[in-house]
Amino acid sequence: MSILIKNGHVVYGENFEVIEADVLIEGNRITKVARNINEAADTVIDAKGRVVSPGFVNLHTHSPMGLLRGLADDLPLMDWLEKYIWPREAKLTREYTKVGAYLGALEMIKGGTTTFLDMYFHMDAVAEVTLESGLRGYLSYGMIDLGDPEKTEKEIKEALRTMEFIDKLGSDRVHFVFGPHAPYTCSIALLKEIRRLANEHRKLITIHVSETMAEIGQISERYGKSPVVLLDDIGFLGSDVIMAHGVWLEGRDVRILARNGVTVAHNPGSNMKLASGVMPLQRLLNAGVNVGLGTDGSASNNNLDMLEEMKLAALLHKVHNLDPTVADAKTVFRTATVNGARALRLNAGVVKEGYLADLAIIDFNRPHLRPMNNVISHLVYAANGNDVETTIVNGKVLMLDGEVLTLDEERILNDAERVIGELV
Ligand SMILES: CSC[C@H]1O[C@@H](n2cnc3c(O)ncnc32)[C@H](O)[C@@H]1O
Ligand SMILES: [Zn+2]
Repeated sequence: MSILIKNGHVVYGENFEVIEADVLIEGNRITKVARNINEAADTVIDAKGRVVSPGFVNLHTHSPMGLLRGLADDLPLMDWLEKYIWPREAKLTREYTKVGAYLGALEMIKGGTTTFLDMYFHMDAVAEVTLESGLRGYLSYGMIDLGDPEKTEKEIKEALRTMEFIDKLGSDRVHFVFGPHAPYTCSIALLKEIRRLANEHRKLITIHVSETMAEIGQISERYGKSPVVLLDDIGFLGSDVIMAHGVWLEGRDVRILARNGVTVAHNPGSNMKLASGVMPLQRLLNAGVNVGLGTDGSASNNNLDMLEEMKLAALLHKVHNLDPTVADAKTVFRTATVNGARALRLNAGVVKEGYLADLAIIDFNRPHLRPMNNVISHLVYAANGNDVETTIVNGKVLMLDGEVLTLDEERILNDAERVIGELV
């Protein structure tokens, strides 16, 4: 199958140069970007007045948590988790989680997200939804053993069951990732075993690390070191690790992350809402650490809008540093696209010949996106998810002119409403 996108303003190449061009997609790849492509194609999309952008890579989320949106706001992380979120999650059956996953997938497609890295429960159900939706999903079952050896074994079993389920799907879009929740909820034994299993099965690992000051205090009390030093000491870190948050980092931690090639997934919306703190973006980038962008779950953000998240990232670091030159638009745009793809070892995040055809077409025929003086600036500072008109993943159109083609929008919204009525 082929798709020809005509007359767009294309965010082209690794440096995001904006050119007026057509884009030809054959199979799941971008094969040609040039003016006036005349080849015949199965689908032709007119992108006049539109911007053809790399699709967004949400490098940290909990996609089914949209179900819990608005049920517990204005709280610090540990109160939020322990008093409100975990008791509700304890009631989440596979069916409920699947409804949440549909809601999350729908929201992501509508906002131009093409790839997401997820951590949650019932991930076999999330995998089914991901497959059906057409999205590219990196899915981890979130493990928590709280130092109980019986739980350690159970959690590893469930992770391996999920891995087998996802691997058996044989999809080039749906991948299993190991997901120990955090150093404060996982034992050293669990973390070491995950490192071993990730090496054995050649899988990525994702984990929450150094999110709050409370975590730093807890880990320092328990182990006498920072979470990053702890993970380094047990040989957990590597270029296959995507660490969510990384808010509270000393100079030594940053050097360790750089030395090990760890990626950090930045979640500015969640970090601000839970008042967790400000990730040292500049220090990480200057040290050569790969930084991607994530929304975290919809119960701490409270949406999955990567365009909005870019603006939050840019503004947060400017005001924190009292320096408007920090976190410029291109740097932030890179975190939301190519850096996320790099972390997942994915040849995506760039609109260029040979890259995977994961694209978002954004309608710029709107007052808040005119005049088109600076496309990247508009994407970061002026646009939001509602401006996305068409989403393409792996060479397949998931949303065309605002209509999601792979999922039943009305059914998903009704199911979410019904399920939450049963849950709370
Ligand atoms: C074990 S599945 C994932 C687990 O993580 C919880 N969660 C959501 N957001 C955060 C966050 O910012 N820090 C730590 N944990 C978080 C989610 O509710 C699930 O229980
Ligand atoms: Zn999280």
